[in-house]
Amino acid sequence: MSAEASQHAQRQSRLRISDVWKAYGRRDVLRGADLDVPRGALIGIVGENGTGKSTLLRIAVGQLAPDRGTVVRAGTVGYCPQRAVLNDSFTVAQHLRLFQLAYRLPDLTRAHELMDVLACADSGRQRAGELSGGTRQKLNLLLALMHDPCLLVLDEPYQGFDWDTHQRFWSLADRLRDQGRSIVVVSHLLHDRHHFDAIGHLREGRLDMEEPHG
Ligand SMILES: Nc1ncnc2c1ncn2[C@@H]1O[C@H](COP(=O)(O)OP(=O)(O)OP(=O)(O)O)[C@@H](O)[C@H]1O
Repeated sequence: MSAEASQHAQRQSRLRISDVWKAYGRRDVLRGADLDVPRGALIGIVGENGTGKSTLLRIAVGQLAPDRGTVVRAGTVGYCPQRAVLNDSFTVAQHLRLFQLAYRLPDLTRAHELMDVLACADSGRQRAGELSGGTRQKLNLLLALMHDPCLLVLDEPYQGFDWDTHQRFWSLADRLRDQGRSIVVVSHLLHDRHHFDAIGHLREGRLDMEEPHG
């Protein structure tokens, strides 16, 4: 690729991970992983348990530092971690208010729209510690999306969702991608493969990019 073409590609990219390495003690988890997430792309990350998918995503959003390599992000980021970070004694509404302040949002219009999309509009007064597993996960996802980020980094975002909510999630993801957002999703579900523009298979610390129908 020429220098000009390379610069153009970088401008179009919302997330670029280059030659990232990460070890925990003596255990090498990532060994030269590369990932490019262009604007308006929905990218899946798959791989066996313990291959380093969550580690890669935590590095992607800046929560964890790589031992080597570079991560370049453009625009606002929404990160949905694999395990929800919620305060069990706060209600759903209090979580929304807290994140509204953190994101400096003028109002909660979008959060309420997302509650409708994810079918959790009735849960506002419930404490997080009393939520069902699926509703807890809906709140986890909602908190990652309520500021309408450009780059969505979602680690198994639909764990515990019923089928209807699962389908609603994909309609939402497809719509956001069509609006130009860039989305990375860790998925274990084979039947979701057709939603992705490309799939990164994490093996031996590196990502092999595959066609979704390959
Ligand atoms: N903070 C940590 N300290 C030590 N080892 C860790 C730490 N976090 C993860 N690991 C190890 O690194 C490896 C990769 O973990 P990671 O959670 O990234 O994998 P994963 O592909 O997301 O797994 P899963 O599919 O089960 O969610 C695992 O062997 C895990 O035990």
